[in-house]
Amino acid sequence: AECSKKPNKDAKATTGGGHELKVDYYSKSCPKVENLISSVTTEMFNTAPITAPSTIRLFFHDCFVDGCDASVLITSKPGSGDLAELDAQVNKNFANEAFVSIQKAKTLVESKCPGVVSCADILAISARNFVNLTGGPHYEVKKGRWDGKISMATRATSNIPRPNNTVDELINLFGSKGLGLEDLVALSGAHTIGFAHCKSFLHRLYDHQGTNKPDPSIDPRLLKALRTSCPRSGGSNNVVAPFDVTTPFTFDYEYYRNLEAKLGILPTDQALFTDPRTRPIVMELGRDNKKFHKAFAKAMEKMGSIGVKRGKKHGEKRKDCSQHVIR
Ligand code: HEM
Ligand SMILES: [Ca+2]
Ligand SMILES: [Ca+2]
Repeated sequence: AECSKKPNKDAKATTGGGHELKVDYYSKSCPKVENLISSVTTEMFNTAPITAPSTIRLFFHDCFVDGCDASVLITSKPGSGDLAELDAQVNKNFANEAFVSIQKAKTLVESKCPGVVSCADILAISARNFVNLTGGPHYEVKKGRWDGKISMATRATSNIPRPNNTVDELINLFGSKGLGLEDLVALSGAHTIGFAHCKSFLHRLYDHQGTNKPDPSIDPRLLKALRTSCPRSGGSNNVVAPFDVTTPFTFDYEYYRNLEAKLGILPTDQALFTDPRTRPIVMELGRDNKKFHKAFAKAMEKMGSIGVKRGKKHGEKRKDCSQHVIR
């Protein structure tokens, strides 16, 4: 058990990681890249708003597994024994629209600037656009990421946090990526939009830590409502609950205010308020929407520079974001 907690040797965001990224990286090679991607994300948001939370989460799942290199977008070759990240259980609940959106943006960008813009940068820009479209901050995205040559399901399983992780485990995992307490709490604020399936929080409703009782840190009215949607057994696998019971479609600080009111959904969400190390940050961000937006933008920039690859030795520039370049 001792060694399982040891952070893996992933590149961190702190030193070096983001230095090579530049806001104007494509200013000569693809000056309109941001406008091109915006035209796609805006249209996707208007026709299929669930694209927003799904894409933001996709970016998180990319950066935490071997860095922001679009490794999460690779689909396994049929018949091959090698499972790509998307085959991992933690990656099973992305809306297909998130992939359609990336694919549309890539096709459009390739038509104007062939072979120039990486899928990893398209994902980073798309995620930022969706944050902004849902009412969150607008921040500049630094670019220059190359796409990764490796995508393994097992790497996803060991690097993506689980909803029943302890705050200690979250701090260690985020720390192994060069992200601190403030980043952990700010980034968890992404749960101000989107939905979770019953199985992600079912234990809290019926059998909290083996007590056969509900989690005491859950508001009784919310408990009742969630139990109605999510029966102890035999419920539908498709039922979801909004992360933010007050403003599920708006990228605002209500997520933190909910935690103070025992209205968190995942055990890990509510634990950020219970734990004395993270509680002050939850309370600070729950007091001031502007502060939340600023902290979130800063943490996203940091997360966006985890394990960035550059050049042909470690990276590739894909034509199709779901397929590695054939060598
Ligand atoms: C702190 C540890 C985290 C844990 C344990 C966690 C876990 C989860 C789980 C279990 C779901 C629901 C999956 C489902 O049942 O369908 C989810 C959804 C989501 N997560 Fe996280 N997450 C964490 C951090 C983050 C971060 C850092 C981001 C982005 C910056 C993020 C963005 C999202 C979004 C937007 C959704 C909603 C997806 C949708 O509605 O399609 N999460 N997360
Ligand atoms: Ca990755
Ligand atoms: Ca909200």
